[in-house]
Parts: sequence; structure tokens; C-alpha cells
Amino acid sequence: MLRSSLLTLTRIGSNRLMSTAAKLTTVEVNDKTGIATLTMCRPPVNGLNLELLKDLSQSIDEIESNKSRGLILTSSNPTIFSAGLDILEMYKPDKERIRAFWTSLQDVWLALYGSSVPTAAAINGHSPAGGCLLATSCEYRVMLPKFTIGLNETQLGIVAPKWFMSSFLSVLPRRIAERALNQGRMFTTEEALQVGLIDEVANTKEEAIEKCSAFIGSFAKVNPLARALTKQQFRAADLQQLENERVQDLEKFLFFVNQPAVQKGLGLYLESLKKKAKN
Ligand SMILES: CC/C=C\C/C=C\C/C=C\CC/C=C/CC(=O)SCCNC(=O)CCNC(=O)[C@H](O)C(C)(C)COP(=O)(O)OP(=O)(O)OC[C@H]1O[C@@H](n2cnc3c(N)ncnc32)[C@H](O)[C@@H]1OP(=O)(O)O
Repeated sequence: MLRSSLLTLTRIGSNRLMSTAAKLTTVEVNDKTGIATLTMCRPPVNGLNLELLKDLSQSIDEIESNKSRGLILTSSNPTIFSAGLDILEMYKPDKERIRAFWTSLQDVWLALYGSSVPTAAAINGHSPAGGCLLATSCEYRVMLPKFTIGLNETQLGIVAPKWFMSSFLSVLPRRIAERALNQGRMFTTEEALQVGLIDEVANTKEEAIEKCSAFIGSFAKVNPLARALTKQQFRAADLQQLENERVQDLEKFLFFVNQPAVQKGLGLYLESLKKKAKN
């Protein structure tokens, strides 16, 4: 069940905590419900860099193979679910590392969107771009008030690839998805609930996890294989499209991100974030 020899297993109440010393994710399985909570823990903002993506992949695989009844994705940061892709991976990138980075992002999406277990996101903070991609790859979303979520790529002068759109479109009606993506719109919790980008609002992270658990529990009387195959049929075309085009998708990303205008835009955006952080 546990694949790494470095893996430690600790018991906290009725939860088993599975994590490695240097990992950027933790997996805690609730002994009563059998549901695994996968927590992202990369300060300061859960920026998705190569290492966090690799740990996410490994944790999803672990949950798939340890017979958990479901997966809840959340964050250890009290105000940020995930700030999306770590822009430092894309700005003045190292040639080899950026290839591994994008390939790992593809791996995470294929594993999460195509997961055989029921998935839910407890969105306990802001969730822009790649953060929204992770949340919309899950089957259910519960979000805390006063945060924002959305695919803001066009605001940064970049373009969300087709598979980002697939996740978004699996949640939102096409007309709303298209307009939001073109605008790079970030939705408040309230707006997200109204358009259906999230399913429920919770006042605390604990409550969000409870609501996610209740969603996963709603499948208790459904045959797990029938449920998994039904979900996978719904998602098969999206998953197959990326599987078929992985190499072209990587080359397209590399070409796009290395354009001088895109590099300039990313540099200015990073500067504006740093300036904002100082004030
Ligand atoms: C035709 C073409 C066809 C197909 C296209 C092919 C390819 C497509 C190419 C590219 C697609 C790439 C897709 C990218 C998706 C992404 O995810 S891009 C990332 C988008 N993320 C954001 O815009 C979020 C930016 N951050 C924020 O808005 C805020 O930081 C946030 C609300 C998350 C938190 O706010 P706050 O708590 O106030 O924190 P600070 O703003 O003070 O930030 C703290 C430090 O963290 C740094 N930081 C924040 N976000 C990022 C990030 N995403 N990457 C790297 N670093 C980040 C920030 O600078 C602060 O750093 P400092 O402490 O100053 O060092």
C-alpha cells in the first residue's frame, strides 16, 4: 500500500497521516470514513512548481492504490488554496526543468480529472488559474467566503490550454465559461456559487471538509466500479485528447512561453506581485 521506504505513518485521532519528511503534500486517511484528505503545503502560496506537482502526482497515486473511498483536496495555508502555477518556473526558464514541469502538470491533471475515486475540493482560500484547474478537476467544490476563484490567464497575457478549458467546461455552461476565460475573470465565492463554479459555501475549513465528505458519502450505496466507469466515460474524450496530444501540447507551451512578449509580460506580472507584497 505504501510505496516509499521513506514514508512515515502517524496516527492523529482517527486519522492516519501518511507523509514523507520533505514532501510538499500530506495524505491523511480518516479511519471512520475511509476518505483521504490530500493537503498542499508549499509556503507561501502553494505555487505549483515541479516539486509540488511531483508530490501531488505521487499522493494521488497513493490514494488510488490504498483503496481510499474518496479524495478531498485542500491547502495548509489559511487564505490560499493555490496561487496556480509558480510563475518562476515559466519566467526565464531552465530548458530541461520547464519540460519536466509541464509534463508533471499534465500528469497531475490526467490523474486527478481521471481519478477512479470520488474527488472533492475544500477550497479554503484564493484559487486562481492552476488552483482553479485543480479545483475544477474534482467532482465537487466547497469554498470558504471572501475568496476568489477563476482562470485569469488572459489577464497575464497567457492562454489556458484546451485541457484547462475541459475542466472548466465540465463545471460551467459553455457561454459562461467562454466569457469568463476570455475576460480572465476571477469570481468571488458568492459569484462562483451563483454560476455553479462551486457547489457549496462553508464557513470553516472543517465544515468544508465535512461537506466534501458528505458528497463522497453520497456514493456509499453505489457500486464503486459502476460509478468509476461511468465517471470515466463522461471524461474519456477530454482525457484521451490530452493523452493523444501530450508531446504537441508540451511543444506548444514551450514555444508560447518562450516568446519575448510573453516573457516580458510574466516579468512585469511578477514585479507587480512583489511590489504588492511589500506594501
Ligand atoms: C495559441 C496558444 C495555445 C495554447 C497555449 C499553450 C500554452 C499555454 C501557455 C501558458 C499557460 C500557462 C498557464 C498558467 C496558469 C497559471 O496558473 S499562471 C499563475 C497565475 N496565478 C496568479 O495570477 C496568482 C498570482 N498571485 C496572487 O494573486 C496572490 O499572490 C494571491 C491572491 C494568490 C495571494 O495573495 P497574498 O496572500 O496577498 O500573497 P502575495 O500576493 O503577497 O504573495 C506572496 C508571495 O508569493 C508570490 N507569488 C504569488 N503568486 C505567485 C505565483 N503564481 N508564482 C510565483 N510567485 C507567486 C508573490 O510574488 C510574493 O512573493 P514575495 O514574498 O514578494 O517574494
